[in-house]
Order: sequence, then structure tokens, then C-alpha cells
Amino acid sequence: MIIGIPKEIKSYENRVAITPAGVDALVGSGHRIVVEAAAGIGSGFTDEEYEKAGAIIEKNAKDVWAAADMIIKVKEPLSEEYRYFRKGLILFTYLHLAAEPELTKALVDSGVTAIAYETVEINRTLPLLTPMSEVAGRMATQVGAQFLEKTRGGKGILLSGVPGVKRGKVTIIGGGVVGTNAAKMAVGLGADVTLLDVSAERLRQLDDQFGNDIQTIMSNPLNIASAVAEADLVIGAVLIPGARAPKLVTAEMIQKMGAGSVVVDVAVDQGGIVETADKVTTHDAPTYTKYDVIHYAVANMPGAVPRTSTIALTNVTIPFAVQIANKGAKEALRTNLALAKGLNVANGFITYEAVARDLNYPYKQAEEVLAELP
Ligand SMILES: NC(=O)C1=CN([C@@H]2O[C@H](COP(=O)(O)OP(=O)(O)OC[C@H]3O[C@@H](n4cnc5c(N)ncnc54)[C@H](O)[C@@H]3O)[C@@H](O)[C@H]2O)C=CC1
Ligand SMILES: CC(=O)C(=O)O
Ligand SMILES: [Mg+2]
Repeated sequence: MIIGIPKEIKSYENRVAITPAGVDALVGSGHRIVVEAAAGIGSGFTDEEYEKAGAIIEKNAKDVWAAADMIIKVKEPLSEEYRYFRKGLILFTYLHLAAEPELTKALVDSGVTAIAYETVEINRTLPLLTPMSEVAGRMATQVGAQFLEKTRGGKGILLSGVPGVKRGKVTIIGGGVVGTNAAKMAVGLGADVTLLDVSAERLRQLDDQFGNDIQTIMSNPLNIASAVAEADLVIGAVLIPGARAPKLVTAEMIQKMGAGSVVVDVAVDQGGIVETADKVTTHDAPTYTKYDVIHYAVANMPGAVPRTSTIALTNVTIPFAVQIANKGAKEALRTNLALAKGLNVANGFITYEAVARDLNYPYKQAEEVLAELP
């Protein structure tokens, strides 16, 4: 199979979908890898390193897409990339389709076989989302702490406090991978941390893990309202896989926060949990202010630490990419149920139920659509 690796074009997105080690693994299985020139530079990988591992370097994105049977990316394609879609092309990347109606339409109309990293699922875990959620969760506390500084527009609070002065309050909504990693950093900084989740079982695990370092609270509208009102920093970390994020933090709750407080809505890639975080931002202008509260809503947070993130992401994606390349998409999806959960669009149909429901498309089961593929 010919595998194409385009350079990411999203603002300040410096990750790349493959490392030289990944090229080596795929070439060793008999595949040809075409990498767009300078695709790895932002992550510290040169064209020469890719060539040495066996890749072919191609100057133009257009030629990379045209040559490939499978495109491996990091971020969802942007509108200027839709022109490269064609029937049967395999696309393996983050998609977040519930928040991307135009991309969904372009994939459906073109007949691309689109496998989304974020819905690949093994035993109720999301192995291709996890490493980026670890990064984004840790970053959420770090960027929140920065924007609380007066020089960045914040209320001028040091999360750890100092002897004789209260600690800052961090409220984390959602206690999965992002929430846990945000909590680790916030506890490490010495903040006063409250974490809410709807799963009693998850709260129990977090209580065991963190002991008295955090306060766990059941997530419901009243508890969210009071935890948000008290917080200096709110971190949105909820996920219902594949679906649009529920709006759990209302504009009214945000208005009750003190001026210069900060909200980091990590879940913004699935539409966000904060009603007032209705605008996705990018790394070149990551925040805006509403009701005197700073909103950070960057949908590709790990792109800011590309070296760490590229290696962490490709550690988990490449074994799946090797399977797809070796067996072809149809056979790989038929025989690997975890990977099959990643199939979002094929042959013009939406094959992930939550995406179909949220965007008002008919839903067709993956097995049914796969049987129709050549
Ligand atoms: N902005 C960015 O750059 C990035 C965003 N993300 C996003 O962060 C979000 C969270 O991802 P993960 O932590 O990996 O998901 P996860 O599945 O590990 O955790 C989600 C948690 O939300 C909880 N939850 C569900 N409904 C809830 C409710 N009503 N109230 C409170 N908790 C609720 C679940 O019980 C679960 O513990 C996702 O949307 C993911 O795509 C992940 C990485 C990067
Ligand atoms: C998860 C995701 O969308 C990202 O890492 O950019
Ligand atoms: Mg206010």
C-alpha cells in the first residue's frame, strides 16, 4: 500500500502523523511511504531522517494525497483539503465529526473510508485519544495558571498560594483522562482541587488515587453551579464518545465567576461543555473574554508541545496503521473490533451512531457498509 503523510496545515499545528521509526515499521512491512517535505520539522524530524528510514519526500500536498491509498494525519482535514477526497481513499486521523458538519458532508459525498482516532475503542477505553488527552489535561492546568496571571489578563492569582495566603481553586468537570491529568498537575502545584464526574465508580477510583488531595463531587447542575462560582480556574473535561459535548456550564454560571477567572474548555473539540465557549480558538489567539472571564478554547492543545505529542501519538497509532496497510481497510476493520469502532464514514454512509444522530444523518452499521466495500 502507498501511505501519504501530509504536513499539517492547522494554525500552529506542529505535530506530524509519523516519526522516522513509524516509517521504518511500515517500510519493513513492505509499504511505500510518501511524506510531504518539511512535514516533521515542527516536531524536530528532518526530511533526511525520513528518507533514511525509507520514505519518499514529496514537495506538494496535492501529490501526497494523489499518490496515497491511505492518508495518515493528526488533525481533521481543513476545507482546503476536501478537494483531495476521493472514493475509497482511506483516511486515518482525528475527525471529531459531531462538531464538524461540513467535513462530515465532504466525507460522505466523496466516499472516503474515514477512521477516526478518537472513537477507536478497547474495553471502554479510547487508546488513540488517551495520549493526547494526557497532554491536553496536563496543559490545561499549565495554561490556566498562566492566564490567571495579571499580565495575561487574569485576576492575579498564584494557584499554590504562599504561606499566609489562600491557594487558588481549580474545578475540573469530567474525571477521565483529561480530568485526571489536569488534577495531577493542579495537585502538584498545590491548588485547591474539586473534581466532578457523573460516574460514581469513577469518583470512587479518583478518591482512591488522590486521597485527600482533591474533593470529588457528583456532577449535576446544582453541584456544577456552586463549584464553578467558587473557582478561579474551571477545566472542561467531559466526553461522551463520538457525540457532541453536553453544555453543562451555562452562561449564568460563568457570570457568577469573579472577574479575571479562567475557563479552559478542553472538550471544545467535541463542541465544548461551556455555553459561552461557543468559539473554537487557535494557538495564535487562544483566548477571548466573556463576562470578564477568560475563555481558552483551543481544539488542538497538544499541537503546542509537538515533540512530546507526536511521539506519544504515533506510539499508539502506528500499530493500527500497520494492520490497515497489511490487510487493507476492509479486512483490518472486519477482524479488529477495536479499530472497527473507529470507522465513522464509509461508502457515503455514517457508521458511528452518535455522529449520525447529532448531525441528522441516517446511520448504517459498520459491518453492513464493510460488506458492500470492494
Ligand atoms: N482540546 C484539545 O486539544 C483536546 C481535547 N480533548 C478532548 O477532551 C475531552 C475529554 O477527553 P478524555 O478525558 O480523554 O475522555 P474520557 O472518556 O477519558 O473522560 C470523560 C469523562 O467525562 C465523564 N462525564 C460524562 N458525562 C459527564 C457529566 N455530565 N458530568 C461530568 N462528567 C461527565 C465520564 O464519566 C468520563 O469520566 C474529549 O472531548 C477529548 O476529545 C482531548 C485531547 C486534546
Ligand atoms: C484529540 C485532538 O483532537 C488533538 O490532539 O488535537
Ligand atoms: Mg463575573
